[in-house]
Amino acid sequence: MLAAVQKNATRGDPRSVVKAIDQFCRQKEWAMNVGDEKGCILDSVVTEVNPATVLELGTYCGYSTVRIASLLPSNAKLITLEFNPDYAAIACQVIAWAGLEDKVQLVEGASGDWIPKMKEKFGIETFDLVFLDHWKDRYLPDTKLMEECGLLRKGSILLADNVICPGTPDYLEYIRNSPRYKSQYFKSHLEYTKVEDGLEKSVFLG
Ligand SMILES: O=C(NC/C=C/[C@H]1O[C@@H](n2cnc3cncnc32)[C@H](O)[C@@H]1O)c1cc([N+](=O)[O-])cc(O)c1O
Ligand SMILES: [Mg+2]
Repeated sequence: MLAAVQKNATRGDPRSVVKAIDQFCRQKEWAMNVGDEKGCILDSVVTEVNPATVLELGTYCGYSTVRIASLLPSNAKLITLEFNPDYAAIACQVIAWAGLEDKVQLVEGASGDWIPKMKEKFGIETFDLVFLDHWKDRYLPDTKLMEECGLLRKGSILLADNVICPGTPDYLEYIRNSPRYKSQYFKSHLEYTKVEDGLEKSVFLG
């Protein structure tokens, strides 16, 4: 995938990096990027929220990191957590190829360890937008952890990938029934396939 980016994408052009990855995953080898169809929904939410602070859980190869960071205002900050060192190394190069290293802080480590350190380590008070795309059984515990650590403010947006496939039943049940969130489901398809999947957008009500 990285070779495809370096071969087919233009340095400093995030859209060409996104296109190169999507082409590679359609033609050569499927990979669990949010993909082009759900990626458009992600783009519209990022544009609508226009966040100053973004947290991404699960960088993987940096595809959604590049999509999000390319839409952020100049002073905005995107922190992305990835605990697999191999994926982190690839993502770092993908983000650099897109020329977005100044907007992105890639942190190698586990969300459960790093969420409690966001204030002290990065001077982050609250996140305007959180993109959840890591292990599906971590969505709920990490959401509760972000609540406990005071990282969400009235109006913070959680956007969760894969709420249908592979599915995040405990997270969906919690977020859709909690009086502290207002949720909306964006129906789409699993990346590069015709299988149904979707994104759940939830506003924290405080
Ligand atoms: O399983 C999926 N995603 C899990 C993604 C996991 C990524 O997040 C990291 N991670 C996990 N917990 C972490 C905690 N802290 C930091 N990084 C973490 C993992 O090292 C990996 O890079 C998935 C699967 C399908 N699928 O069709 O099967 C489709 C998708 O869109 C998916 O996102
Ligand atoms: Mg996903």
